[in-house]
Amino acid sequence: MRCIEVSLPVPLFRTFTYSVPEGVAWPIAPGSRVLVPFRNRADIGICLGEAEPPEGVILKPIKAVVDSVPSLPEALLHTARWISDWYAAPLGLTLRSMLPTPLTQANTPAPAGKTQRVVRIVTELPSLLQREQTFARAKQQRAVFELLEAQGGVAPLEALRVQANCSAGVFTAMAKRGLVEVRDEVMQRDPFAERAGVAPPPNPSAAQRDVIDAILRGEPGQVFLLHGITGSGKTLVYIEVLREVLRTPGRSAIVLVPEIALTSQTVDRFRGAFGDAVAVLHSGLSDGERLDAWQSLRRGERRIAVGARSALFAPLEGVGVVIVDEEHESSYKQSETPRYHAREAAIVRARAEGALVVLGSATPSLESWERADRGQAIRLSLPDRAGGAQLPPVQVVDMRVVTKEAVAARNPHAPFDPMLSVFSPTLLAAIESRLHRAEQSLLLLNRRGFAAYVQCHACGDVQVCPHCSISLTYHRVPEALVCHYCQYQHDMPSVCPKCASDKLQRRGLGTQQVEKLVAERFPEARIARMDVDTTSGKWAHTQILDRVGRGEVDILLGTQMIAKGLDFPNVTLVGVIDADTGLNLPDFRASERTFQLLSQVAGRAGRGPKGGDVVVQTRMPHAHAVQHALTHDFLGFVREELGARRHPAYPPFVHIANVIVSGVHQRATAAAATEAAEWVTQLMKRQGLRDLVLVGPAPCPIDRIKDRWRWHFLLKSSQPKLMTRVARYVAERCPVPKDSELRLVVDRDPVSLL
Ligand SMILES: Nc1ncnc2c1ncn2[C@@H]1O[C@H](COP(=O)(O)OP(=O)(O)OP(=O)(O)O)[C@@H](O)[C@H]1O
Ligand SMILES: [Zn+2]
Repeated sequence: MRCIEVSLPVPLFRTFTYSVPEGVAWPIAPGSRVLVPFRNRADIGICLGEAEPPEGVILKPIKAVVDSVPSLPEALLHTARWISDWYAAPLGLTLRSMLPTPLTQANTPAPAGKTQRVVRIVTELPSLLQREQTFARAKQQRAVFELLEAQGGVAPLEALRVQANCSAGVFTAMAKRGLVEVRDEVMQRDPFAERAGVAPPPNPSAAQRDVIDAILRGEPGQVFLLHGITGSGKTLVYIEVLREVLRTPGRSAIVLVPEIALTSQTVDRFRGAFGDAVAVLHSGLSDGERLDAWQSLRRGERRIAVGARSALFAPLEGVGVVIVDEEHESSYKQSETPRYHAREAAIVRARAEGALVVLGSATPSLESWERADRGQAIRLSLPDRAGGAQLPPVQVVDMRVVTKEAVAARNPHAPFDPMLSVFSPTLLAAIESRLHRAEQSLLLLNRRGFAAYVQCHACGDVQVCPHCSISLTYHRVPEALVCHYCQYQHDMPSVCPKCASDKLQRRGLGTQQVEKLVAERFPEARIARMDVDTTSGKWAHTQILDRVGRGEVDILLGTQMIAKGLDFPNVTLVGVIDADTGLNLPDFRASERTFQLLSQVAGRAGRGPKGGDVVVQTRMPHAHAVQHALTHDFLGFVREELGARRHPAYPPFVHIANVIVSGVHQRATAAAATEAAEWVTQLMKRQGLRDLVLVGPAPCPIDRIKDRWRWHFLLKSSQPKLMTRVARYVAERCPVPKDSELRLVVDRDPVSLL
């Protein structure tokens, strides 16, 4: 009897054996999709290879082999097995996440684009002055306009009408005035297909050439860590390496970027260099478009896959090089099963393919830095900016002093001007001079909304989410209190729900408030805000960035989104409104994240011949993350931060797994977490696992999200193999009551402990 081992997309750590009836072509290549009977229905599984017929068991036969060419090439199967092992994720779920959705469904519906009536802004009104002139007394039009803007400039008409609570006539009136257009659109078209590529600079510099040559001399599977400062021209290095590798017929390449919409400039350069050989895999693709892109890669019609995390699973054969740009970005870690880190999985896939790996960043992760220290990656560096540009000087402003001076100088009878505690005179003067010279400014505040929380001045009560242990953020447009974890919303109360006082205060600064202050101060400035709230439209990011590129924006204000890879020569000022937002988070990476964010955003200034300046406002000027960012001193930061990770040991010196137990009932969750931790402790004793440390259990820093209480404990070990065994053992066997609603999750190499 002929049998095969099949992996099915179920949350079980096992595979299944099926028989193969006569008449089915034999052998069936591993990686092929097969249709099999499973739990009274037909399901798509992946053939892993031939299996021994088990004794005394009657096997069910497969129904069909779906693929003529295996959907998953050998190297991807290998990568899937590694992910499944390392991250303790069931193999079937891992394999499923590698394929486009339509290929994982037994009866594939043909996905088609739907048309929909949409409203789109056609005339931007970025300055306050323009708005006031345009709308004058047309309040409703202004509200609709701002609502639309907050959604990235385009929204389905009906949804917008309901939200704005207005008649469709308002849209018609606005369309007549040329402010918006109303039309039927296929919602999911692929704007990347329409974008023109951008030609890369013609010739690498000597420094770039050296790096390119060093990479091309690498043995198959060699990992390079390219530490190139901001603006050093890493993109051109990637492009030249690809060009060389792709000269060999049959070779292909993968380029990973943190998020396509935020890195459209980089993507445009790859398209400029390689044109149609590039398949851009982005989250805006419809199922059908994604499938098309996937198939063109599988057939070898396109040889370069560019995309975020999951582009690592591009079904290419003969991969010769894998690039991981901005390798320090935490978005490379997937936050649900399989919880893989694309950088680590990239290295595994590249080894299986005999491909080169280039991890690039101006602020490499400590994990990668230490990998090079251990000799498992070759460090290369680009210590200077390309084209003769210089790193901008960074000026630090101690906001404690600024506030004190403002309070002292204040007229005691005048109301306190919030501007004074948000903007230092230094930063205001810097922005003003940019406006005079028609240069652009970037302002970073890593907190969206208007005010971080609302507190009653009388009783001190803070408005919190009823479903999460998180205070609600006040949003002004549209006005609401919003939970940033579960999106719960309710109206801003007029009095304190607890003591009925009407002294509700909005505290903690958010981007909406900064936008308002900047607009009031510089009414003629064209301002764009970029944060989650202005970019809910799939292409909003790209649209905003394109406007900046065309010089239609004077001040771009935003959260960490604006810190990523942007390359605008006319940006001569970067202002950090508050450097401290992430410093005090209860996470061992808080300093590293802050250093990266500050260095990256500072690196957006002075990339052109006009040079640039950076102003960093902080109340913690002595924090080492801030100090080292001021001097662009990555090495100094690394030395100090690595020292701090030794005792108590944290990555990169030890492997960790975060075991999270969650449930609806607080007590049952705590009990289950305690029991699970006790179970692991017993296991450690029984097996004499000395190189394993358990820390906890304790409530998670955010101990309730979406109505679920959360507890966790950490496992630490310096031995990766031991960690693999234990993580799997815990994920599979830990005695959380199976039929209850309690859930246990093992997050190995977590990027966040919140
Ligand atoms: N050899 C070169 N000659 C002239 N200009 C160059 C050269 N190489 C790169 N550049 C230009 O330098 C600028 C910065 O390059 P790039 O965006 O690749 O930097 P980067 O290293 O990715 O920086 P970051 O980490 O800040 O994103 C770009 O405008 C690019 O066109
Ligand atoms: Zn919530």
